[in-house]
Amino acid sequence: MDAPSLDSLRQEIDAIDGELHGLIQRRAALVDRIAASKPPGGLALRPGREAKVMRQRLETHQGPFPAAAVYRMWREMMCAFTMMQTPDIKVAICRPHDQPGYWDLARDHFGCQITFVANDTPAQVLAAVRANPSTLGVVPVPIEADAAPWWPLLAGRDATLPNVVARLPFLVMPNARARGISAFVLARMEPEESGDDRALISIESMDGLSRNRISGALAKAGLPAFTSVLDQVAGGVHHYLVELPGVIADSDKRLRELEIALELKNGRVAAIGAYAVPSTARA
Ligand SMILES: C=C(O[C@@H]1C=C(C(=O)O)C=C[C@H]1O)C(=O)O
Repeated sequence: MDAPSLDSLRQEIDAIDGELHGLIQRRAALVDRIAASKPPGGLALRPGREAKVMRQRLETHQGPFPAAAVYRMWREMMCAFTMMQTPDIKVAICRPHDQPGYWDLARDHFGCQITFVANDTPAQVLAAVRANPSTLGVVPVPIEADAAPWWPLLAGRDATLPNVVARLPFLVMPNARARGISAFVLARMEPEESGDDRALISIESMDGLSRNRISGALAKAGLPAFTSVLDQVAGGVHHYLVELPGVIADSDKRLRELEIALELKNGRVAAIGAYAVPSTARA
């Protein structure tokens, strides 16, 4: 049998493109209906749902087409669908001049359409998010060597304070500038479950707390064992960023029990968000 001609193969591609395009338009019509069920004027972003959609695609992906491309295509679509619902959405990025990778990390996640605004410090990003409920923030994941920890600010009670709602990269991409760095996404919304999450708890204490003391107090409060603890001291106050499996709301009674179990004098415990555990798929 003769091999199919170049023309007929391209006709097949044209037919597939027509189907794909039609499916995207059907997806858009459903997004319109979903938008109608959300509070009007609010941020339409649902990071937990997005993580579930992405995991499903990455887990079922097969064949030579790169998983990184599947990821970028779905991220581009989901961001366009979020923008259809929240047209004034923006992203404030902490992108110091010597660290251009955070910009790439954010583009891989938020696609090419959303307006990005570069900032030099996490404090500036936080201010931009607090000033506008449709502005998301992208800040470096804290490390112990940071000179000035910014995340304890999230533990305040002001209604404009955002939560951590996602961690980037969700899929480690092959691009060079973003290699080896991670960021938190900040948004003025409650974090939501994706089925595999890490909750972030901030503990402020006048005295140093050992890992043993923290783990004993977590058990006493009925909370799961921590997966990591970051310890930073600022102005003589100890700040611990504790990660636990799951999503924990600031109103969760176990946090008050944790405060009691830690016997904090003038200290406090607060939930500052949660993120979907990144995929381990190969890009
Ligand atoms: C469509 C929705 O809105 C947004 C877009 C999503 C998508 O395109 O799949 C998923 C979550 C939201 O960020 C939704 O909430 O389901």
